[in-house]
Amino acid sequence: MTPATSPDKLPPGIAGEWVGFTEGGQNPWRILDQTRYYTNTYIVQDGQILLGRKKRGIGLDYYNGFGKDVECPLLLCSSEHCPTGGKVEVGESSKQAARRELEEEAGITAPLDQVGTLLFTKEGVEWTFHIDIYRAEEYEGKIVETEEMCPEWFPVSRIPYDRMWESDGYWLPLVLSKKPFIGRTDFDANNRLQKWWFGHDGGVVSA
Ligand SMILES: Nc1[nH]c(=O)nc2c1ncn2[C@H]1C[C@H](O)[C@@H](COP(=O)(O)OP(=O)(O)OP(=O)(O)O)O1
Repeated sequence: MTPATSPDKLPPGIAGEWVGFTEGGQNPWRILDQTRYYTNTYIVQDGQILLGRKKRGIGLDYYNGFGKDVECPLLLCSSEHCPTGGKVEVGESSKQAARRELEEEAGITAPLDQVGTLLFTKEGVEWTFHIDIYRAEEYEGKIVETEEMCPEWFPVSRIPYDRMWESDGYWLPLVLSKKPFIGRTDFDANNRLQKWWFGHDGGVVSA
């Protein structure tokens, strides 16, 4: 088995035992103080994947999973100022946010499994996007177009990578094969990939 990448070779923000499988780019990693939390969900069913064409905001017209920012990330409040004296959870968890966003953006609910995490930075934005990536194989409800997204099914053999964020071709195959992964990408102001690193949890990646 390939050994895990040594901690000093991991990009800032990534820790743990991960086997790097692709990396590139010249610039030093961007260092940012702030992190904001997001989710991204893919439905994979009968050899097809549900993607949404984004109708507004950053990444306009790109095909993507469904998701957005976690509105009020879950915090463990242990301060003496906490109303109950400490140790309560406030806010919503990443998975709760992913479920809410799937419903708001595509009109459906689904049992979600987290498969990966992506740290994303973009020139001109002063925080790191921490994006938890989820998948599901079944869903309930009727898929609808919303103000945010226009949903569309694609065969998994014909994913439109030329109309997606540039690094998605590295990790979306791992979503399809349910292989846990982590990665980091630094993009420039024109949405071009400047630097990237991706790792999975070791072992064989099946198609
Ligand atoms: N599939 C993907 N691949 C990738 O490399 N970066 C992604 C990505 N999906 C989202 N990102 C990055 C870019 C994007 O600016 C950021 C936030 O993602 P979203 O588009 O989900 O959030 P929002 O809809 O809240 O963003 P706004 O358009 O700024 O409102 O995370």
